[in-house]
Amino acid sequence: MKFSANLGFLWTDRALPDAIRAAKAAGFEAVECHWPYDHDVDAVASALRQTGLPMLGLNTRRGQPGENGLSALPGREDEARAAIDEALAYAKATDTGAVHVMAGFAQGADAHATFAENLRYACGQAEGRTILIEPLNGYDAPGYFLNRTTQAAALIEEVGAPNLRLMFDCYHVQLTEGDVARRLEKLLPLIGHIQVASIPDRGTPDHGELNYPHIWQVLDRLGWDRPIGAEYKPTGDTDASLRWLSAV
Ligand SMILES: O=C(O)C(=O)[C@@H](O)CO
Ligand SMILES: [Mg+2]
Repeated sequence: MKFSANLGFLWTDRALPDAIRAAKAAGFEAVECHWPYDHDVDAVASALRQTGLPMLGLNTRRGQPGENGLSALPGREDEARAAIDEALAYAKATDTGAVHVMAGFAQGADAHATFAENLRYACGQAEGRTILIEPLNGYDAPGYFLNRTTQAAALIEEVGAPNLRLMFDCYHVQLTEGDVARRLEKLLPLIGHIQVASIPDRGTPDHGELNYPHIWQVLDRLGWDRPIGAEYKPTGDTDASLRWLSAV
Protein backbone atom coordinates (compact mmCIF):
# COMPACT_ATOMS: atom_id res chain seq x y z
CA MET A 1 0.00 0.00 0.00
CA LYS A 2 1.12 3.55 -0.73
CA PHE A 3 -0.01 6.46 1.41
CA SER A 4 -0.62 10.17 1.01
CA ALA A 5 -0.21 12.44 4.05
CA ASN A 6 -3.29 14.58 4.58
CA LEU A 7 -1.73 17.88 5.65
CA GLY A 8 -5.08 19.21 6.82
CA PHE A 9 -4.58 16.96 9.87
CA LEU A 10 -0.89 15.93 9.85
CA TRP A 11 1.92 18.35 10.78
CA THR A 12 -0.53 21.18 11.29
CA ASP A 13 2.04 22.81 13.61
CA ARG A 14 4.02 24.00 10.59
CA ALA A 15 3.56 25.92 7.37
CA LEU A 16 2.39 23.84 4.41
CA PRO A 17 5.80 23.79 2.60
CA ASP A 18 7.45 22.48 5.79
CA ALA A 19 4.66 19.94 6.28
CA ILE A 20 5.31 18.68 2.72
CA ARG A 21 8.99 18.22 3.60
CA ALA A 22 8.05 16.39 6.82
CA ALA A 23 5.80 14.02 4.85
CA LYS A 24 8.69 13.24 2.49
CA ALA A 25 11.05 12.58 5.40
CA ALA A 26 8.48 10.25 6.98
CA GLY A 27 8.24 8.14 3.81
CA PHE A 28 4.87 9.19 2.37
CA GLU A 29 4.52 8.89 -1.41
CA ALA A 30 2.16 11.83 -1.86
CA VAL A 31 0.43 14.64 0.02
CA GLU A 32 -3.03 16.18 -0.01
CA CYS A 33 -4.48 19.11 1.87
CA HIS A 34 -7.73 20.75 2.89
CA TRP A 35 -7.70 24.52 2.36
CA PRO A 36 -4.22 25.72 1.31
CA TYR A 37 -5.25 29.27 0.43
CA ASP A 38 -3.36 31.06 3.21
CA HIS A 39 -0.09 29.49 2.05
CA ASP A 40 1.93 31.10 -0.70
CA VAL A 41 1.30 29.06 -3.82
CA ASP A 42 4.86 29.43 -5.14
CA ALA A 43 6.35 28.19 -1.85
CA VAL A 44 4.02 25.19 -1.92
CA ALA A 45 4.83 24.42 -5.56
CA SER A 46 8.53 24.72 -4.79
CA ALA A 47 8.32 22.31 -1.82
CA LEU A 48 6.47 19.82 -4.03
CA ARG A 49 9.14 20.06 -6.73
CA GLN A 50 11.94 19.79 -4.18
CA THR A 51 10.50 16.68 -2.52
CA GLY A 52 9.11 15.12 -5.70
CA LEU A 53 5.81 14.44 -3.91
CA PRO A 54 2.61 14.92 -5.90
CA MET A 55 -0.22 16.89 -4.29
CA LEU A 56 -3.27 14.70 -4.85
CA GLY A 57 -6.09 16.98 -3.82
CA LEU A 58 -7.38 20.15 -2.18
CA ASN A 59 -10.83 21.43 -1.21
CA THR A 60 -12.90 24.36 -2.36
CA ARG A 61 -13.32 27.01 0.33
CA ARG A 62 -16.01 26.43 2.93
CA GLY A 63 -17.55 29.90 2.68
CA GLN A 64 -18.55 32.09 5.63
CA PRO A 65 -17.77 30.99 9.22
CA GLY A 66 -20.03 28.04 10.07
CA GLU A 67 -20.46 26.99 6.44
CA ASN A 68 -19.02 23.81 4.95
CA GLY A 69 -18.97 24.51 1.24
CA LEU A 70 -21.18 26.44 -1.14
CA SER A 71 -21.92 24.29 -4.16
CA ALA A 72 -25.30 22.90 -3.08
CA LEU A 73 -26.61 26.22 -1.77
CA PRO A 74 -29.36 27.62 -4.02
CA GLY A 75 -28.80 31.32 -4.73
CA ARG A 76 -25.06 31.15 -3.93
CA GLU A 77 -23.94 30.01 -7.40
CA ASP A 78 -21.64 32.99 -8.05
CA GLU A 79 -19.74 32.42 -4.80
CA ALA A 80 -19.62 28.66 -5.38
CA ARG A 81 -18.17 29.11 -8.84
CA ALA A 82 -15.64 31.67 -7.60
CA ALA A 83 -14.53 29.09 -5.00
CA ILE A 84 -14.28 26.43 -7.73
CA ASP A 85 -12.24 28.79 -9.96
CA GLU A 86 -9.95 29.64 -7.04
CA ALA A 87 -9.41 25.96 -6.18
CA LEU A 88 -8.71 25.02 -9.79
CA ALA A 89 -6.22 27.89 -10.14
CA TYR A 90 -4.38 26.78 -6.98
CA ALA A 91 -4.46 23.18 -8.24
CA LYS A 92 -3.04 24.24 -11.60
CA ALA A 93 -0.20 26.23 -10.00
CA THR A 94 0.73 23.27 -7.78
CA ASP A 95 -0.01 20.52 -10.33
CA THR A 96 -2.59 19.09 -7.94
CA GLY A 97 -4.57 16.25 -9.48
CA ALA A 98 -8.00 16.70 -7.92
CA VAL A 99 -10.32 19.30 -6.42
CA HIS A 100 -12.92 18.29 -3.85
CA VAL A 101 -15.99 20.46 -4.45
CA MET A 102 -17.66 20.92 -1.07
CA ALA A 103 -21.46 20.84 -1.11
CA GLY A 104 -22.38 22.65 2.11
CA PHE A 105 -25.28 22.46 4.54
CA ALA A 106 -28.47 22.11 2.50
CA GLN A 107 -31.29 19.66 1.79
CA GLY A 108 -33.91 19.03 -0.85
CA ALA A 109 -34.48 19.12 -4.57
CA ASP A 110 -33.20 22.66 -5.15
CA ALA A 111 -29.96 21.84 -3.35
CA HIS A 112 -29.58 18.71 -5.45
CA ALA A 113 -30.13 20.61 -8.73
CA THR A 114 -27.76 23.39 -7.64
CA PHE A 115 -25.02 20.92 -6.70
CA ALA A 116 -25.40 19.03 -10.01
CA GLU A 117 -25.12 22.28 -12.01
CA ASN A 118 -22.11 23.51 -10.08
CA LEU A 119 -20.44 20.12 -10.51
CA ARG A 120 -21.04 20.32 -14.28
CA TYR A 121 -19.38 23.73 -14.20
CA ALA A 122 -16.41 22.44 -12.16
CA CYS A 123 -15.91 19.42 -14.41
CA GLY A 124 -16.00 21.63 -17.50
CA GLN A 125 -13.39 24.02 -16.08
CA ALA A 126 -11.06 21.35 -14.67
CA GLU A 127 -8.70 21.01 -17.67
CA GLY A 128 -8.04 17.32 -17.11
CA ARG A 129 -8.15 17.40 -13.32
CA THR A 130 -10.49 15.18 -11.33
CA ILE A 131 -13.43 16.69 -9.47
CA LEU A 132 -14.22 14.82 -6.25
CA ILE A 133 -17.36 14.69 -4.13
CA GLU A 134 -17.23 13.26 -0.63
CA PRO A 135 -20.08 11.99 1.55
CA LEU A 136 -19.53 13.22 5.13
CA ASN A 137 -21.00 11.56 8.23
CA GLY A 138 -23.84 13.16 10.16
CA TYR A 139 -22.00 13.21 13.51
CA ASP A 140 -19.21 15.50 12.32
CA ALA A 141 -21.17 17.38 9.67
CA PRO A 142 -24.88 17.33 10.57
CA GLY A 143 -26.97 18.81 7.78
CA TYR A 144 -24.28 18.37 5.11
CA PHE A 145 -25.89 17.78 1.73
CA LEU A 146 -23.92 14.68 0.73
CA ASN A 147 -24.01 11.82 3.26
CA ARG A 148 -24.07 8.51 1.44
CA THR A 149 -22.04 6.80 -1.25
CA THR A 150 -25.31 5.74 -2.91
CA GLN A 151 -26.32 9.43 -3.20
CA ALA A 152 -22.87 10.31 -4.60
CA ALA A 153 -22.99 7.48 -7.14
CA ALA A 154 -26.40 8.66 -8.39
CA LEU A 155 -25.11 12.24 -8.73
CA ILE A 156 -22.03 11.08 -10.64
CA GLU A 157 -24.27 9.19 -13.03
CA GLU A 158 -26.65 12.13 -13.42
CA VAL A 159 -23.91 14.71 -14.07
CA GLY A 160 -22.28 12.30 -16.52
CA ALA A 161 -18.85 13.95 -16.63
CA PRO A 162 -15.89 11.57 -17.10
CA ASN A 163 -13.76 13.48 -14.56
CA LEU A 164 -16.30 13.45 -11.70
CA ARG A 165 -15.36 10.86 -9.07
CA LEU A 166 -16.16 9.74 -5.54
CA MET A 167 -13.87 10.48 -2.61
CA PHE A 168 -14.39 7.30 -0.59
CA ASP A 169 -13.41 8.19 2.96
CA CYS A 170 -13.62 4.89 4.89
CA TYR A 171 -14.08 6.83 8.15
CA HIS A 172 -17.25 8.57 6.94
CA VAL A 173 -18.56 5.50 5.09
CA GLN A 174 -18.22 3.21 8.10
CA LEU A 175 -20.02 5.72 10.36
CA THR A 176 -22.90 6.25 7.93
CA GLU A 177 -23.36 3.10 5.88
CA GLY A 178 -20.92 0.37 6.98
CA ASP A 179 -20.15 -2.59 4.70
CA VAL A 180 -16.93 -0.82 3.66
CA ALA A 181 -15.21 -3.71 1.84
CA ARG A 182 -18.22 -4.54 -0.32
CA ARG A 183 -18.83 -0.86 -1.10
CA LEU A 184 -15.19 -0.38 -2.15
CA GLU A 185 -15.53 -3.29 -4.55
CA LYS A 186 -18.89 -2.19 -5.96
CA LEU A 187 -17.98 1.49 -6.32
CA LEU A 188 -14.40 0.96 -7.53
CA PRO A 189 -15.00 2.36 -11.06
CA LEU A 190 -16.36 5.60 -9.55
CA ILE A 191 -13.68 6.09 -6.90
CA GLY A 192 -11.13 8.84 -7.47
CA HIS A 193 -9.48 8.80 -4.06
CA ILE A 194 -9.62 6.79 -0.83
CA GLN A 195 -9.02 8.13 2.68
CA VAL A 196 -8.65 6.30 6.00
CA ALA A 197 -8.77 6.82 9.77
CA SER A 198 -9.86 4.72 12.72
CA ILE A 199 -13.51 4.65 13.75
CA PRO A 200 -14.92 6.24 15.84
CA ASP A 201 -12.00 8.34 17.11
CA ARG A 202 -10.53 9.39 13.72
CA GLY A 203 -7.06 8.30 14.83
CA THR A 204 -4.37 6.20 13.16
CA PRO A 205 -5.78 3.46 10.88
CA ASP A 206 -4.66 0.58 13.08
CA HIS A 207 -7.42 0.24 15.69
CA GLY A 208 -11.14 0.76 16.20
CA GLU A 209 -14.19 -0.84 14.64
CA LEU A 210 -12.87 -1.14 11.07
CA ASN A 211 -10.25 -3.85 10.51
CA TYR A 212 -7.75 -2.05 8.28
CA PRO A 213 -5.43 -5.05 7.68
CA HIS A 214 -8.45 -6.61 5.98
CA ILE A 215 -9.18 -3.41 4.01
CA TRP A 216 -5.53 -3.34 2.75
CA GLN A 217 -6.00 -6.92 1.52
CA VAL A 218 -9.26 -6.01 -0.22
CA LEU A 219 -7.67 -3.00 -1.93
CA ASP A 220 -4.70 -5.11 -2.98
CA ARG A 221 -7.02 -7.71 -4.49
CA LEU A 222 -8.95 -4.97 -6.29
CA GLY A 223 -5.68 -3.69 -7.79
CA TRP A 224 -5.77 -0.31 -6.05
CA ASP A 225 -2.21 1.01 -6.50
CA ARG A 226 -2.64 4.74 -5.86
CA PRO A 227 -1.69 6.43 -2.58
CA ILE A 228 -4.39 6.22 0.10
CA GLY A 229 -5.05 9.40 2.07
CA ALA A 230 -4.00 9.18 5.73
CA GLU A 231 -6.61 11.65 6.97
CA TYR A 232 -6.48 11.06 10.71
CA LYS A 233 -6.02 13.33 13.72
CA PRO A 234 -2.84 12.53 15.66
CA THR A 235 -3.32 12.82 19.41
CA GLY A 236 0.09 14.52 19.74
CA ASP A 237 3.18 14.89 17.61
CA THR A 238 2.59 13.64 14.04
CA ASP A 239 5.98 11.91 13.75
CA ALA A 240 5.26 10.00 16.95
CA SER A 241 1.93 8.83 15.49
CA LEU A 242 3.44 7.08 12.48
CA ARG A 243 4.10 3.59 13.88
CA TRP A 244 1.04 2.32 11.97
CA LEU A 245 2.73 3.24 8.66
CA SER A 246 5.73 0.97 9.09
CA ALA A 247 3.43 -1.86 10.18
CA VAL A 248 1.33 -1.89 6.94
O1 LIG B 1 -13.51 15.74 6.42
C1 LIG B 1 -13.08 15.05 5.49
O2 LIG B 1 -13.16 13.84 5.49
C2 LIG B 1 -12.40 15.66 4.37
O3 LIG B 1 -11.89 14.94 3.52
C3 LIG B 1 -12.36 17.12 4.23
O4 LIG B 1 -11.50 17.44 3.21
C4 LIG B 1 -13.69 17.71 3.91
O5 LIG B 1 -14.37 18.08 5.02
MG1 LIG C 1 -12.13 12.81 3.97
